[in-house]
Amino acid sequence: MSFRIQPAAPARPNRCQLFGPGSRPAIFEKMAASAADVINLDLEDSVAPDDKAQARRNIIEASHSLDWGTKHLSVRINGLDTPYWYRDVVELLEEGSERIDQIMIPKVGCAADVYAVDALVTAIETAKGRQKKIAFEVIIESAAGIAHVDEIAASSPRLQAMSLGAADFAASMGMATTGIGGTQENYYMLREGTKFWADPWHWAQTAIVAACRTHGVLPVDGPYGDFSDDEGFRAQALRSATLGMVGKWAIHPKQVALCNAVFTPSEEAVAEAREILAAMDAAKARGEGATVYKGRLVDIASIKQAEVIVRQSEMIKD
Ligand SMILES: CCC(=O)SCCNC(=O)CCNC(=O)[C@H](O)C(C)(C)COP(=O)(O)OP(=O)(O)OC[C@H]1O[C@@H](n2cnc3c(N)ncnc32)[C@H](O)[C@@H]1OP(=O)(O)O
Ligand SMILES: O=CC(=O)O
Ligand SMILES: [Mg+2]
Repeated sequence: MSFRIQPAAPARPNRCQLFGPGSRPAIFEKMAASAADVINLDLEDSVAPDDKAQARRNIIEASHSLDWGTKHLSVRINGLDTPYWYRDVVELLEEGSERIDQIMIPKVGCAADVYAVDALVTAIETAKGRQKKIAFEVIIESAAGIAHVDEIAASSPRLQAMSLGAADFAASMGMATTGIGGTQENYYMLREGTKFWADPWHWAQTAIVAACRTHGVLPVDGPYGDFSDDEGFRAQALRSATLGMVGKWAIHPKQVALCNAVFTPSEEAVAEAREILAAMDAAKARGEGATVYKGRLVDIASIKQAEVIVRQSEMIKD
């Protein structure tokens, strides 16, 4: 183990982030009543330029008037390459209620992008005497973002989560696809005439997970565009969970239950993790560092693996 201990990520459930356009206030109440852990009200790409100002008003109003329960309430601002982002931050923090927990910064390309937003947020919080410090989440969705993923993960103590945005990422990388996440028809290996599909998102996901785990940030998988394809969504989410991601976005309410099902450890998984911990306790009492559980090796590393699953299950209240 390095001398530097791996910092823990924020201890809150982040299994599903449900998105909705800020220009569509009629769905805000449905979002608040959903089973998502995080709500993302959007000011960016789901809102047309002419609707940006009204979308801000809608979100500010809803931050005061709606009951968001225990949900983590996040607002996606516009990118730093647009004329909108500074007004998003200023209006949200000067006029929005303290119920807003987090700002999502899209298309982050380097640590200085986060620094710029941090400086503005800090000035407004101080000037306005806001009691709650706003958290940040970022989207890695460009070539620059993935190239600088580690410095971005280390960029601010406000940073709680980092998502892979497959749509903009594919565009920025020049990928030959219009699909948003999931299996890509042309990304296969060929052996003796049989196709084996590989995962083009895998390398970016692992880079994000490693950066996040190094700096104590929650790694999250972004959108899966085809919301009529439940099985495709589930397969993508299962791969993300296996790689260490803690949750995924839902861009339609029907994806919320699919997300929660994948990112909530099953009763069997939790029971097995507890059995491994008990087996290792017994081994320790016998002075052993390794033992056999159901015919396979478990050792001190297995304790840490089992603890990940138990911790995840303990964070979830419902
Ligand atoms: C891809 C890159 C990205 O940046 S993704 C993140 C940005 N995109 C977004 O925020 C889009 C979020 N999703 C949406 O706007 C809508 O879900 C879209 C995809 C347009 C579909 O809307 P619609 O045609 O109304 O769907 P539907 O008729 O199947 O709706 C069924 C019931 O569910 C509701 N609903 C719809 N969307 C949401 C949502 N995001 N959150 C909560 N509820 C939602 C509808 O109002 C409808 O409700 P009801 O059954 O009439 O009561
Ligand atoms: O913002 C999300 C994306 O996939 O692009
Ligand atoms: Mg995007």
